[in-house]
Amino acid sequence: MTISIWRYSHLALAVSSFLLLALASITGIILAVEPVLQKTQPYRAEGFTDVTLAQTLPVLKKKYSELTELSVDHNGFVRVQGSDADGENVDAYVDPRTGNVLGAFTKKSEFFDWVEALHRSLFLHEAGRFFIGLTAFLLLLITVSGTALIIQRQRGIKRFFTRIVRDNFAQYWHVTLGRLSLIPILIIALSGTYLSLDRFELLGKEEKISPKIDLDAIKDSPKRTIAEIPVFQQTRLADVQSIEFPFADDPEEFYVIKLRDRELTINQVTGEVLNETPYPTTVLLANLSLNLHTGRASAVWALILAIASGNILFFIWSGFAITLKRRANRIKNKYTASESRFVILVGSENGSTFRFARSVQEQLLAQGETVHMAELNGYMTYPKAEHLIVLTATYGLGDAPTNAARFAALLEKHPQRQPVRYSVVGFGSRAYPDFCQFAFAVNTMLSHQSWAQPLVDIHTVDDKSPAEFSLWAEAWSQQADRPMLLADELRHIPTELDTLTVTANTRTAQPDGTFLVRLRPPRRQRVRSGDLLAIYPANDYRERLYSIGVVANSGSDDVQLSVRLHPAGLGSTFLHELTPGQNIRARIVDNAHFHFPRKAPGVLMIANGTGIAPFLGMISQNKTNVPTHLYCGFRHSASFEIYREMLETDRVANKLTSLHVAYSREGDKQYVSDLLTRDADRIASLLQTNGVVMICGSLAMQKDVLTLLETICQTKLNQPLSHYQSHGQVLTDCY
Ligand SMILES: Cc1cc2nc3c(=O)[nH]c(=O)nc-3n(C[C@H](O)[C@H](O)[C@H](O)COP(=O)(O)O)c2cc1C
Repeated sequence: MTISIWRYSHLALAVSSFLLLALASITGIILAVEPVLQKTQPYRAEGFTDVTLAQTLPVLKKKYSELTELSVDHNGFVRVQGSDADGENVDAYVDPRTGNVLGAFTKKSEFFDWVEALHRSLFLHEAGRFFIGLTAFLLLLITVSGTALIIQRQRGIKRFFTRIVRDNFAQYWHVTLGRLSLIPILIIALSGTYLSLDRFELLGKEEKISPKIDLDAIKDSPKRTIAEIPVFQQTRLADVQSIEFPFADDPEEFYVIKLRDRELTINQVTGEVLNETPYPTTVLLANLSLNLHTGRASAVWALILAIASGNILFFIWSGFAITLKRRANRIKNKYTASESRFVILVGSENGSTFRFARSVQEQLLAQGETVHMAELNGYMTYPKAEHLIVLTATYGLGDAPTNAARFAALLEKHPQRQPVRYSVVGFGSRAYPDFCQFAFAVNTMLSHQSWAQPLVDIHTVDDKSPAEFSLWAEAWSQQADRPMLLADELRHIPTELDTLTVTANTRTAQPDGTFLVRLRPPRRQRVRSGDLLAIYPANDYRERLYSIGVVANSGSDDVQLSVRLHPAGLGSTFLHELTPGQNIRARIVDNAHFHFPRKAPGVLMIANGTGIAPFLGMISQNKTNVPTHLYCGFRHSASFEIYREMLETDRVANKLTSLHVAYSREGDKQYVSDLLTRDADRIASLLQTNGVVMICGSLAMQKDVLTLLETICQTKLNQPLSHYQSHGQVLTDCY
């Protein structure tokens, strides 16, 4: 609940300010260049910070016949206005120790003036200043709500800087850069807001400093030279903003010295301090805000401000990208859970089951019914529900998809108070031994609830088959006595596919029929080893997923699949027939949980058969030589031949630290788990030192390996395996 309040505030604030924020950021970046350019000018004299007024003023007085004003800017450039020994007007930067001119005073360039006016007021005077001030304040609120979101996401302030789980590019960098630029952006927003409040005098009216001096009490003795005046001896030029010189030698004409924190009036004859007025806090804060907001006092800070402003532009883009992605995947409901007669619950890992659920929802809505759709993990009490329709996939070894894992517990916790008729449709694949097992489990659980009455028997859908789904639709429609047709879109392949070009296909007749296919994705497509390639071999609804290894090929990154040819296999026969130059339409599925870890002291990869595919890519891209060990199992040594050369090259290049291969039908007849048992100590010490274990291959192998890892963790590390799984140290992608 709270997360959505922060998220909505963050989004609402961003939406309401993004145009002005983008404009302020772009102009801010340009303006940050100015102080950096200024600092490169040769007008700052050496040893400037050590010079006192008692040292510099006599020199300047001697060099110039008349001095009206001296000022020191934020770059430490000393500017003198007056006339020289020949009576010529002078307005120049000088060396305070010698009085020599270092260069003529130059005004700020017209371009920067123009950008500054746009940045401050949009050329709209007071109205523009108000909007810019408001934008700074909104940026402050965006920063606060963003910080709250990061704290919630990381589960606590203490974990603020811990590793970020990577979902996708926009989300990952939004949070990572958000954390890094938090302080500079907070300072930009705070100082900008302060300057606006000050400008509109909302913090109190600024009193003009007018020193009160008793002219009758002014003394003309004892006479002191400038060098003898104590206040001049104690004041460093670096602390001065400006000095107004007396017009004449009369003791009633004074020096007016503006320091960084106060103003002094000084008797020019005696050196007595006639008045000292500290600036009000508002003026000091306004000055500090200006320094912080513009970076005028430090080139390094100006550069940080420019980078932070660039980050704001990135946040605008990535924030919208995240929102659009979230909305695309979002379940859209017209009716709430508590007011709906029909409730549809979905269990899905890769999203295809949602397409079926949406078509059911749309038809019921079109019939004027109140319908609510949710994930199985969102199960609760539905006070008005009469029908419950569950559509769920099965994963792992007959397990629940991630968004359904908590359903069993929730079902016990929230019994319905009125009778509800239910129907379960299982989505699965007959290629797995536990076909639709989770759907059967859900059906059994429901049958044990006193309030639940079956409407139609459980139906299963193999491989997203529209024909099998329509069998359920017909049965349900008869029992519920209302129409339920199969939506047309379920018969076709998804839109938005990419075109990939085949660059190589080994098609070698290995004894086990394994071959390697390489495809070149479009340039703009971001793909990483461990992602999945979804192909549609029969140009219909049937989808086949393959693990991707990304390998370099003549300057480009190719997608490499390792495939085993099944004589009647839809996907493998299709891929086997591909020839270089041919194009195919496919979808790259971001499989973020199975990417090579960003920061790990070591990685241990475990594969059998074609499960080696993503690891081939990860190893070949291990440019920083993270210690990486590969354990893989095959039936025959011949099956390993197509990978041998690639892995040997990687080993020589130090991308692969060690290679261990087991053959189950030859020699010692070993399985990969035998090699792991032998190297149990290495696995234990890897896990103990935050290393990562990655497993890819058959589910049967995964089951064996996880059992073995559980024993290693319990006996050698005194921790359950789940401890390392929950810390992202054991990653699996098996099929
Ligand atoms: C890694 C993996 C494991 C799977 N395990 C099973 C399984 O044990 N039993 C089954 O019937 N289907 C299994 N399937 C097939 C999916 O349940 C099926 O493709 C489903 O339509 C996917 O739906 P979704 O896209 O909504 O997640 C598995 C699929 C994958 C990729």
